[in-house]
Amino acid sequence: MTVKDILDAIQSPDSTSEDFAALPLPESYRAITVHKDETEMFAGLETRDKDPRKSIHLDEVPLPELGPGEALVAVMASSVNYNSVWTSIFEPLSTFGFLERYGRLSELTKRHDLPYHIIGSDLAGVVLRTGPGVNAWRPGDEVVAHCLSVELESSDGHNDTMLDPEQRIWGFETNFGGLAEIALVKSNQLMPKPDHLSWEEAAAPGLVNSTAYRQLVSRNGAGMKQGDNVLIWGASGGLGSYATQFALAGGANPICVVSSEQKADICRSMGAEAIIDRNAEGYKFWKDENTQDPKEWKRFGKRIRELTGGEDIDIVFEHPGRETFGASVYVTRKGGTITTCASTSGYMHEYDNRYLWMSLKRIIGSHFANYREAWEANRLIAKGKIHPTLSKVYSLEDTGQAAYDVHRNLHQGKVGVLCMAPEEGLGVRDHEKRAKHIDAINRFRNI
Ligand SMILES: C/C=C/C(=O)SCCNC(=O)CCNC(=O)[C@H](O)C(C)(C)COP(=O)(O)OP(=O)(O)OC[C@H]1O[C@@H](n2cnc3c(N)ncnc32)[C@H](O)[C@@H]1OP(=O)(O)O
Ligand SMILES: NC(=O)C1=CN([C@@H]2O[C@H](COP(=O)(O)OP(=O)(O)OC[C@H]3O[C@@H](n4cnc5c(N)ncnc54)[C@H](OP(=O)(O)O)[C@@H]3O)[C@@H](O)[C@H]2O)C=CC1
Repeated sequence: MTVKDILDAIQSPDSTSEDFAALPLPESYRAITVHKDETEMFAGLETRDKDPRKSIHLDEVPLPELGPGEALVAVMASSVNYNSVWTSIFEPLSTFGFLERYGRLSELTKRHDLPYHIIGSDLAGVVLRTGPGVNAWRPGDEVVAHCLSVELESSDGHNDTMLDPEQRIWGFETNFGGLAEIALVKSNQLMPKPDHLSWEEAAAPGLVNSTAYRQLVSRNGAGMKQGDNVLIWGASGGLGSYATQFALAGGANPICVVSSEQKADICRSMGAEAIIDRNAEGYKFWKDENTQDPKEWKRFGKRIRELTGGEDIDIVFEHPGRETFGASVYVTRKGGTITTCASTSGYMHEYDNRYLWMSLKRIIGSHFANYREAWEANRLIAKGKIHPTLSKVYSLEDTGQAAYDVHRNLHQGKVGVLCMAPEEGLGVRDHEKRAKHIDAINRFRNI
């Protein structure tokens, strides 16, 4: 049984669920990994100088055992998220600690504690097998997967699964991720693949679309409403390109922060009008690495008021972290909200707390999304309300270069990776719906 036989079955319009269930599984497959014995390879280097192309490998790995409530999925396409960049430069810590800790949980989770980590937190593909207890999905189903892995034995996760004490990000804090020909997921990660998209277009939104949905739209996040002024950092990037779409589709007013005219044009093409080029306008929120400059916060706030007819920000969509957080708190209106899901520029945030308490502002920590939020975000894609922001597609062999490009902020929107798919453009089932949205689908392509 080879990967090619699986691909032939996926490409054949006559394949039935029984055909896929009858396909013998390969003993091994190709996967993108980092290695446990290389976690010190970048010691002493600046973050910027750590090169994912050196730590990312394409290995032939054995097929993992399938457990209860799980599914093996043939991955046609995946994407590079920033968490794979962090994994590949072993920052803020190596992910092998996560795998060891998960491996201590049970006989079944021991499978994850290996000398290699198969990374990747997005996929679009076809179910090959399901484990005992799975009834909602069958071999042959065309799916995407969100990246929340939970055990759900504790009551803590039954109101909001992101609060499960054993909540993990698949392909980051667990093994057998999506940057591979086959992936192992829990069946409660699976969602229907939008039928008007190619495999790579369907795989790209996943992680960032679900995260932006919780952080901005869900009542577990900012609970955005029509008319809100929403400040979006990196508004044409992975998270930002979906936050901008949610703000526009939800009747809010995005104020898009980008770092180039080209990125500003991308935001305009999405329908945004209020745009701040942080490079062109030269904001320096820090005088030195320990001292912020409130005058720059004020200059930034004045600029925002120029763009909003004198109003301040209702919701800040935060993820750059240390560099921008002081300004983010300052420019938020009285009673407004700052939601944060990351700290790309540094975890130790510093802000003037007078502007928080005297103006009754809220800071909300947000992380990925629960199954319902991921499902609702994927449904908006499937309905053609929100569109993939896929800019460039790499081969599995070039995943290291893809991660390098994301690390150096050389990309736009989302970066895709073909896994089993031999070429771009495959997997479209509803061509009529696709034709209606083709301009929006291609908005970020090859910019
Ligand atoms: C979907 C996409 C997502 C993204 O892209 S997010 C960006 C990428 N992610 C990251 O960069 C974050 C990566 N993760 C981390 O950096 C670390 O993962 C955390 C900082 C989140 C947590 O690190 P630490 O605190 O070291 O691990 P602990 O498991 O929370 O705790 C370690 C030990 O500390 C004990 N402890 C925890 N809280 C307390 C407390 N409040 N008082 C006393 N002890 C505490 C625990 O029990 C445990 O102990 P014991 O090691 O013995 O098991
Ligand atoms: N907790 C969670 O669930 C998730 C967390 N994340 C984290 O969020 C972060 C962003 O992810 P993602 O959007 O995919 O990454 P991208 O690199 O695709 O986009 C981030 C954008 O933010 C802007 N940016 C970066 N650094 C700064 C800075 N110092 N000041 C101002 N703007 C900055 C850049 O846009 P420009 O140059 O145009 O200003 C950049 O393109 C990562 O750290 C990632 O790990 C991502 C997804 C989920």
